Formats: sequence, structure tokens, C-alpha cells
Amino acid sequence: MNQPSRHHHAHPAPPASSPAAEPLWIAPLEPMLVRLESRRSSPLRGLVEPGPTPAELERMLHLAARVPDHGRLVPWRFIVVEGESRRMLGERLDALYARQNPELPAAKADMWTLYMLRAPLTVVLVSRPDPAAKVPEWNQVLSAGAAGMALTVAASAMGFATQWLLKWPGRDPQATALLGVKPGEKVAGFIHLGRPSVESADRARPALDEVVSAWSPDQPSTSNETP
Ligand SMILES: Cc1cc2nc3c(=O)[nH]c(=O)nc-3n(C[C@H](O)[C@H](O)[C@H](O)COP(=O)(O)O)c2cc1C
Repeated sequence: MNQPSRHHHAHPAPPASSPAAEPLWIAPLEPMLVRLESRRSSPLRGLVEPGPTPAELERMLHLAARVPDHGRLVPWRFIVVEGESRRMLGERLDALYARQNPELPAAKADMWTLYMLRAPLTVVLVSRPDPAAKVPEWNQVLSAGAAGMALTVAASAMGFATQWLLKWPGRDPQATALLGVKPGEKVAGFIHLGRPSVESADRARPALDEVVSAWSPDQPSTSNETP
């Protein structure tokens, strides 16, 4: 073997004599692609029972936890709200909301309880970047977003639908404290989960020519700085 020098930090070029590596054959999974092509959110009011069994939920959360994570910091966590906990959390949120909004009309007095009771189960996705880590905080926040998407995709693969929302209970510091969210943590979303009861219309998806470009060496730099 041609050992790279101990002091050489750049990737060494492969020895000229080494043959090109053969690709590992990974079979394409057409049903998975078809499911991904039709995946979309279901409106919260259309999410119904039955929610996931404990075994299904555990499998889903395992899949959600399989995301890129720079530095293996695990900069996210999940809070599951299901069953009677939905009502108990909703009532605490309503009480807080009433204190914050003394003029709240009576018709809205139980709005957060109704909100929490809509879906059979809600996963609160919490971003918890470590500001002292060498890994940039941005990378850590993106990993939390990836965990939310992985959960959404896992739910879809298992026949559930989700809707990812981030309303007052996930934004207000006093409300997130009721959830058990600690200082330095931030709610990335309430991922509401259940069976879809209606075939919801898909929304328009971005045309690829609006979001994809090929980098070329001729393109002008967008930087104002002169090198
Ligand atoms: C972080 C985050 C927060 C969101 N919060 C809201 C929200 O509060 N209200 C809302 O109507 N949609 C919200 N959305 C959008 C919904 O999830 C929407 O249903 C979704 O964009 C539909 O896309 P899909 O069909 O590809 O899943 C949010 C999306 C994300 C990623």
C-alpha cells in the first residue's frame, strides 16, 4: 500500500495503478419512490384515529432519528403528546392564552384544547443546538429540520399522514415552558399525525427550472467584495 505522508492533510490522490472502485449494488425501491412522489400534508382537521400503536410509534421515531448530524451532537429531541395528555396540555395552554389575552372572546376559550385533540398524536420537534460545540449552529438547526422531514416520510411510509405546524404554542416562551422546552431549546414544529380521512388536493410544486441550476465557471460571482 502506498501510505500518504503523515504530514499530508489533503486527500491523497489514489495511486495511478488502483482500479476504479466497483459500485455496491443497491436495489431501487419503486414503491418507496411512488409513495414519496405522492406524499403531502393532510389538513389537521382531516387527521383521524387510529393513531400509531406503541410499536409503530417507536419504529417511526427510530426512523426520524436517522438523520445527518454533524458531530453526532443529536441537536434535537421529540416530545410525544397523545391520549389524555393532549387534553391536559390543551387546557394548560388555554389557561395561559386567556391570561395573555384578557379580551379573548368566550368562543375561543378552549381553542388550544380543540387544537391538541384534533390529531390522534402530536410529536413536538425540539431543536437543541449546543452553542459551545465546534459544529456551526446552522448545521445543528438543519439536522433538526431533517429529523422532522424524516418523521414525516416515515409516517407516510407506514400509512399515516402528518401536518407540520408552528403556531403560538410552539413559539411563545411561556407556552413552550408548559411543554418542558428548556432555555436554549426551540420548538421546530408540532408534527400532527393520524390517518388521513380525506384525499386532500396536492398543492403546486416548484418547477425544477426555478430551483435548479447548473453551476458554471462563467457565471458572475454574486459577491460585492473584490478579492
Ligand atoms: C417549520 C414549519 C412550520 C409550519 N407552520 C405552519 C403553520 O403554522 N401554519 C400553516 O398553515 N402551515 C404551516 N406550515 C406548512 C404546512 O406544514 C403545510 O401543510 C405544508 O407546507 C404542506 O406541504 P406538503 O404537502 O409538502 O407536506 C409549516 C411548515 C414548516 C416546515
